[in-house]
This record gives sequence, C-alpha cells and structure tokens, in this order.
Amino acid sequence: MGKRIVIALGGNALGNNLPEQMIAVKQTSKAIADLIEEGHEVIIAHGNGPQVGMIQKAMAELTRSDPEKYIPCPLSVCVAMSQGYIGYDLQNGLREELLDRGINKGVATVLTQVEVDPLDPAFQNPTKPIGAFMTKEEADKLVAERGYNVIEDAGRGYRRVVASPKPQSIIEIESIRDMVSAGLVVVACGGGGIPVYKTEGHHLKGAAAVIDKDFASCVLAQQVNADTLIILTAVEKVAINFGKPEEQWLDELTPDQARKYISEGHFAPGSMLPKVQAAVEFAESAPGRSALITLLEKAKDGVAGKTGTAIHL
Ligand SMILES: Nc1ncnc2c1ncn2[C@@H]1O[C@H](COP(=O)(O)OP(=O)(O)O)[C@@H](O)[C@H]1O
Ligand SMILES: NC(=O)OP(=O)(O)O
Repeated sequence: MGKRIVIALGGNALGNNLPEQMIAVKQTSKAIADLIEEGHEVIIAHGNGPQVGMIQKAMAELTRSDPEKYIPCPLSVCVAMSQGYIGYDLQNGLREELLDRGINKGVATVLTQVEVDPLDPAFQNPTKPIGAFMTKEEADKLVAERGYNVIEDAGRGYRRVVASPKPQSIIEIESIRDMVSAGLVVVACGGGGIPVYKTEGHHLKGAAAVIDKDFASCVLAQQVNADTLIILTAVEKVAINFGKPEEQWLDELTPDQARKYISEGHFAPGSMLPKVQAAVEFAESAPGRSALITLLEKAKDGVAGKTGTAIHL
C-alpha cells in the first residue's frame, strides 16, 4: 500500500551551482518518480546552503556597487529566492520525468514560511554553513572587511556561517495539506523554510537566519501526518566510527541507540547529527512512524527495506 512520504533532499540532489543543479535535478527526479510510480504520496523538502550563499553574495555585491540605489537584501528574502529557483528546477525536472512515464500529476512549489523563536539562542551563535568553500585568506578577508562569521568545515575549507534557529511551525501548512490531498506533488519548506516570527497583529517579520532543512522536514512530516521521513544524502547508511578503521554501517537504529551514539560523538555536527536527531524526533512522534537515511539513488530500495539506515521504535 502506498505511504505518505516526506523526502528531504541533501546537497548532492541539487549540486553547487546552476549547471550542476540542472544535471543533479534530473537524477533526483528519477529517484522521486520511482516512489510516485509505486503509489506513494510524496512531499519534497530540500536544502539551500550553497544556493542561499550565492544569492546573498550577489545581492551584497549589488548593494556595494551603489548603496543609494540597491538597499541591502535581508537573508530571509534570499531564502525565499532560493526556494523559488530550486522549486522551479524541481517542478520542471519532475514534470518531465513523470510525463515520460505516462504519469499526469501536478507538481507545485509552496513558498513556505517557518516560524522561529526570535529569542532562540541560535541567533547569538551562528552555526549554519552557507555558500561556497573559501581558502583561509579569503575567509580572513571576509571577517575583517564585513564582520562575517566563518568556520573551518571538516577539513574541506572555510565557509560563512549564519544563525540557524529551530523550526517551530509551518505558516502555510493548511495550503500544503490541501494540495497533497488534491493529489499534487508538493515541494515545501525549501532551505528549511523562510524564517519568520510573529510581531504585532498578524504581521510576520523575516529573520536573518537559515533553518536546517532536516529539522524543518521533521516538522513538515509530522504536520502532514506522514508515515515516513526519508533523508536523502551522500551516504547509503549511517555509520558509527565514521571514517575510522573500525567504521560500522548501521541497518537499523532505535531512538535509544541513536541517543547513545549521539552522546558518544559518532555523528558530525552540521552534517549527520541533525539528520539523526530529526529522524529520532520523527520516529518518536507517533506510533508507526519511521525514518530512513540513505543515498538519493537508493531511495526506492530503502523504502522496500533493502538498504539505508531505518530509525524506528
Ligand atoms: N556517522 C556518520 N555516518 C555517515 N556519514 C557521516 C557521519 N558523520 C558525518 N557524515 C558525513 O555527513 C554527510 C552528510 O551530511 P551533509 O553533506 O551535510 O548533508 P546534505 O546531504 O544534507 O547536504 C555524509 O556524506 C558524510 O560524509
Ligand atoms: N537549509 C539547509 O539545511 O541547507 P543545506 O541542507 O544545504 O545545508
């Protein structure tokens, strides 16, 4: 029987620049269409780290070129722009793949706002890497000239980091539910959602942040009452002792085992840790729910129970 599945797409599903994204989305669309063809209801969320960094950099250059003419573009607006153009590519990639298979299903992107707490301590402690990798010299220059926060990212180079508050609720959730019920394939909560908080009356104010898409996908999966949350990334399974000689790939994880491994430091912050945390939160949120972490191209096999790391009670 078909399941309701929320898919969270990682960086390898989208590539690092526009031409890479066009190619990557073709492969991504095949993996998603496989699940739709099997009768599953699919809701898609995705990351935006490289893309939102690129947009923010372009907008900042524009302001620097003529500050009178081009006022600074808030980070929340950059997130909205990233949702728009990633959704555009996903809509077209999926539309084509589904039509090629004789499946006539609408695909639609919802520009999604996600509520955050303006007092979330994450605003004082930027951790979310965005944009391209830099050399140490480039990073030092950005810190000195613009006061940006940068980190050294797992031996791969330096990246700018911004605040990443926890998602609380999805503003457009009713629209998303209605569209899913109407049989549409919905792309929602892109880039973790546009971070907003409530001010006076019904006004929503954009926040200078980028929400983690794994945590936002977990909230989305709960709020659409999904059966499964699938987090697609660049590894087939989750490992303990990752990258070490005693590395061990895991087929299954209970929330309690996951918490033990988290406390032992097996999952890297900013990469595998939020995925395992989101998977545990979803698996524990209601009876019968499970999460799966696997490779993009193994999604179909993962849902069939043949691979990936399944997280359930
Ligand atoms: N314990 C672990 N098991 C498996 N992969 C891990 C682990 N710790 C860190 N990783 C790394 O995390 C990566 C996934 O994180 P990331 O690249 O940030 O995700 P995304 O697909 O969302 O862009 C994997 O490709 C792997 O290199
Ligand atoms: N917003 C977000 O989590 O993006 P990445 O998955 O690209 O880091």
